[in-house]
Amino acid sequence: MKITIGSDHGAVQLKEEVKMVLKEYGDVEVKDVGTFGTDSVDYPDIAEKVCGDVVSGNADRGIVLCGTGIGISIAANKIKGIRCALCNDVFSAKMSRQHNDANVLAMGGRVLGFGPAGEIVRAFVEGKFEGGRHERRVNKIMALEK
Ligand SMILES: O=C(CO)[C@H](O)[C@H](O)COP(=O)(O)O
Repeated sequence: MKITIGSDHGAVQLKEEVKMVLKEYGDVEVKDVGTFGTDSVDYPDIAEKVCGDVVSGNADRGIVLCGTGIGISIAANKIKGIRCALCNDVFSAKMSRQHNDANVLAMGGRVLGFGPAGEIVRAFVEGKFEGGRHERRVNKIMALEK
């Protein structure tokens, strides 16, 4: 699986922690689009880079991070083909895959500690879409994009 990850200045530390978790998977290839320091950047620019990889097929999934996860998830969900789930708990992350077929995970670096974030990432990476009635609903989400 290919995953593109990016954060604004509010979640640089969390991004490094998430990359450590992703390293546990031998079959996950990670691309980091920044930011790489504490200088202030604008989260919509990061969302555009990560989600661009997802919609082009260069990445299977994306992970976007900002201070709260809110702004970057709003920005990501403006991009056609993106279903970005802001998850601050493991149950939501599981459901985002099983029910919503989320292709991008958002989290907040000023919200989450390392332990919970790691479990959320694992749930997102390992979760499988259940299809069935959920497929009908996801298709309706995609129809809203037209
Ligand atoms: O969480 C965020 C958006 O939802 C941003 O990380 C946050 O707004 C950045 O704030 P500042 O420029 O004050 O560091």
